[in-house]
Amino acid sequence: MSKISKIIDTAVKVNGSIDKKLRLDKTDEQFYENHVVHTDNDKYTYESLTETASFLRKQVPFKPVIGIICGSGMGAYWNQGCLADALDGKIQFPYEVIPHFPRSTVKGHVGELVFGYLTGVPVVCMKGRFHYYEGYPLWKCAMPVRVMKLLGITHLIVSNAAGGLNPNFKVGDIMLVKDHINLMGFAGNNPLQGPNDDRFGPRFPPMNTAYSKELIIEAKKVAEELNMQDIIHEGVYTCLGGPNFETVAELKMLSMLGADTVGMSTVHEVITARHCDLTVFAFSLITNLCITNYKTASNPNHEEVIDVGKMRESVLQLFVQNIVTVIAKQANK
Ligand SMILES: O=P(O)(O)O[C@@H]1C[C@H](O)[C@@H](CO)O1
Ligand code: HPA
Repeated sequence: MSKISKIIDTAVKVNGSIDKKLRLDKTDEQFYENHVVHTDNDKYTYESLTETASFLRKQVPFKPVIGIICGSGMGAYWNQGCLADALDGKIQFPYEVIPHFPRSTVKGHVGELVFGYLTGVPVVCMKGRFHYYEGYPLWKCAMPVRVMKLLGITHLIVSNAAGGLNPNFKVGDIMLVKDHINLMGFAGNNPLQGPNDDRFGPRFPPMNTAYSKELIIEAKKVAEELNMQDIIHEGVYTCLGGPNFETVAELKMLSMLGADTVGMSTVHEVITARHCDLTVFAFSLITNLCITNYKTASNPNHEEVIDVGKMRESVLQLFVQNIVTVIAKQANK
């Protein structure tokens, strides 16, 4: 029996209704068509995402050059104060009106794609993102990145709220992400899993240069100009599936692995962005300190995450605004 028919045999056992005749002589392609057991990302083809992009393009009279993902640390989940609200000439699309788009499922979470100008630069912001813990597979959480690519962006700015593992970090600090640990990928869960469409990018993309070194240097300069240098760090982010916060033992392990912040997003978005050759800049807002001992009785919670986001709202907006200006200047050189 070939490898493929063995896999299909397993699928037959899992989904009893599958026709056993299909076990014979299947090619890889037919296998994906008929028997994708873990994922159906083959339905989100280049063509269907192009439909999404053309729906948006028809209604937006300018081409965004930078995509910005506003997470919990950047006001995505309260009504005012998100960077997306500060854009000039805003055009907003609730996620539910956009063809093929997932919906934000968490109660109270705003989900909108917002187009507009930030310091004169055309951008598109995701006000709220999709998380694995909402029940979406990773490729679906990250599909808006491909849509933004099709809309014409060249750069992606990704923000997240995260727990600070590095003992030098304080609540309210910002960590520029220089690298990540794709922990879910260790278990074979990856947004690029499934058939690869070369029009997006290669089957085996590199990730050692995922985060733009140049933009990290520029962001540090911006931080100095804004007198924020004391709250800026550089480090490694790791993403777990959530929604629970981590145990003490898990955090100790992550710390030993070299993670400086822990969150529930970003990694799959960045992998998808690098796959389609976007330049990436990402940062974590430290909304809580990870508890790595058994004596501490307090618990991390989503409310403090939101509160710290609100506290840093204006600083982060200014920071991102300045980075957008730098990117636009570089692009025009
Ligand atoms: O969407 P991000 O990664 O910014 O938000 C983090 C992860 C969870 O969604 C939430 C936990 O409080 O914050
Ligand atoms: N762990 C995971 N995700 C988070 C945290 C955390 O401590 N804080 C904000 N998002």
